[in-house]
Amino acid sequence: MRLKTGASGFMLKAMNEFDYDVIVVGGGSGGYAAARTAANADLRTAVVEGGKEVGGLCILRGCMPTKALLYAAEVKHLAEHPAAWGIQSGKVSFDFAKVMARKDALIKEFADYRAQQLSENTFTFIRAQASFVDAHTITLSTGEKLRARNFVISTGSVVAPSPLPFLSKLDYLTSDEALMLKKLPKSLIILGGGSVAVEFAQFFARFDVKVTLIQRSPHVLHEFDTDTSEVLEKVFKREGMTVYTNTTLTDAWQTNGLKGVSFLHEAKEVRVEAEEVLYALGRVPNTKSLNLDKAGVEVEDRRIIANEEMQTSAKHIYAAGDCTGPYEIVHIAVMQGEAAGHNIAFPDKPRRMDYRLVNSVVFTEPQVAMVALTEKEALRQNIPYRAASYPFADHGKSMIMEAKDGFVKLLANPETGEIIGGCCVGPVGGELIHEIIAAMYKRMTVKELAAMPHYHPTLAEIWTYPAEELALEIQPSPVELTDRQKALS
Ligand SMILES: Cc1cc2nc3c(=O)[nH]c(=O)nc-3n(C[C@H](O)[C@H](O)[C@H](O)COP(=O)(O)OP(=O)(O)OC[C@H]3O[C@@H](n4cnc5c(N)ncnc54)[C@H](O)[C@@H]3O)c2cc1C
Ligand SMILES: NC(=O)c1ccc[n+]([C@@H]2O[C@H](COP(=O)([O-])OP(=O)(O)OC[C@H]3O[C@@H](n4cnc5c(N)ncnc54)[C@H](O)[C@@H]3O)[C@@H](O)[C@H]2O)c1
Repeated sequence: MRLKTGASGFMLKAMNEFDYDVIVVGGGSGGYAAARTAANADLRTAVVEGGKEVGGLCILRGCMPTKALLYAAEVKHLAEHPAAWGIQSGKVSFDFAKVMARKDALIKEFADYRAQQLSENTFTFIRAQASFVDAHTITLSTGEKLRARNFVISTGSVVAPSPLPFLSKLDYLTSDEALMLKKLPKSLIILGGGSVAVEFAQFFARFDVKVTLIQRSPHVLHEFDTDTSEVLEKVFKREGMTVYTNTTLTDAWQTNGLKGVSFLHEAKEVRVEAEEVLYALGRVPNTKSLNLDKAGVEVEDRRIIANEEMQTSAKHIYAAGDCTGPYEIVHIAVMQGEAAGHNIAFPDKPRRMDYRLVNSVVFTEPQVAMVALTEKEALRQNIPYRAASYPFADHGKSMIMEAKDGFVKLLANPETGEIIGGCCVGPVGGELIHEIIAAMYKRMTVKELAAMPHYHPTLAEIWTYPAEELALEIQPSPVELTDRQKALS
């Protein structure tokens, strides 16, 4: 049998001391990325996965099942509203069991593929819960102990414990249970106004559930600009949902088969009841049972503190994904996992995480998407900017599609014209934002974006309008232009 020696010249003596070069704790998106990267660098790698099912949050109970259901809701909604195109439809009926079965079949396919990737012999795949005994040793729920030179912790997140004690009077659903319902409730209260809340709200409302959404902040999706959140709130209300924002929850109860909450809203107490309540008040890092203190890994509010190389306070232990943050977004978990795996293998050529292009997509209809700076964040950080927007209601292709809600917005450096942020709330906003991610990746200016060819009639060409507007407003001085040209040459 060939023994792998590891790219960093790991010697036979050390191999006896450690079972593996790297043990990755958690086989979700971040953990798999870390293990694949470490194993590809010839490090003896093991993944320890403690879940009942293999696949991680994104595949099993996050991105993929929610998007499968939201797409079904979109198809139903279109079938029910064809009149604008001169098409009539009768009553549209549906089979909820089939909607859920399609989602389950897709998830099984994705999870089976991930299980196959994890068992492909490039690394050892172990099914057990792990916790630390000391800085180089973990104990497994099977009773075994394993030692490694390095670790990557990628144990994900769990639904946040309720910050409000009275909510324990409710048997509420979390996103996990909402994805496994056998039957639709007639009515649903959704607590929260983040991504989980709004995505489920539209799914259930479009499947004829009477939805009441209760958000603490002045608007849903509070990390987006107010103009963006307002578009979604307007659409939600038009589709029959009741949306309360700026609220303070005060009590909860469960009587006669109904679940209720009361809250303060506009200085009055409001009471609402429904068949079910969906709790969507956030998630917290899943680190509680890891005994991280025994490994010397520092945490802050359960979140593993890691530097930009994904290295924790214990220098040989790295972290990736939701357990460390600062974002709970799957492509970031993957990038962090890759950085952790790379940095263990090649400590002299470290890869650093760069969140300049942080982006986020919410898969409602209209989709809500952003990259880098919002106006809110620019103002908070005192970053000078110029912004311009253009509405989908005045754009050829979206008018053809009757997709007239929302707008695109660009933020630019007021002196150089470099694009520093983008937002799209509108049809396929999650796809459209990628043009701005690409432009920002290459540090393009609004002038360059406006000059780029765009096919007509497409949704994408809508970006040229705010780009042109900003390009006219921002005229870099000749000196700045020369400098830029020098830098490019
Ligand atoms: C409803 C919902 C929808 C979402 N939709 C999106 C979306 O559309 N787009 C997006 O980018 N993000 C979305 N997210 C967020 C995204 O799913 C997460 O950011 C991402 O999956 C986190 O990956 P991870 O590898 O950090 O954690 P996970 O995928 O959760 O992996 C952690 C793994 O560690 C294992 N584990 C935990 N503790 C131990 C232990 N002690 N020993 C061994 N194994 C352990 C777990 O079993 C799990 O498999 C959504 C989240 C939710 C809840
Ligand atoms: N499309 C996506 O990328 C997607 C989809 C779903 C989830 N996610 C990820 O999953 C994570 C969890 O999502 P989430 O929506 O559960 O959490 P979140 O933290 O994004 O949102 C929680 C919301 O609840 C509100 N809230 C908190 N306490 C409240 C109270 N007492 N009363 C009323 N409202 C209150 C907050 O203002 C916030 O808007 C997020 O970080 C997100 O990145 C991503």
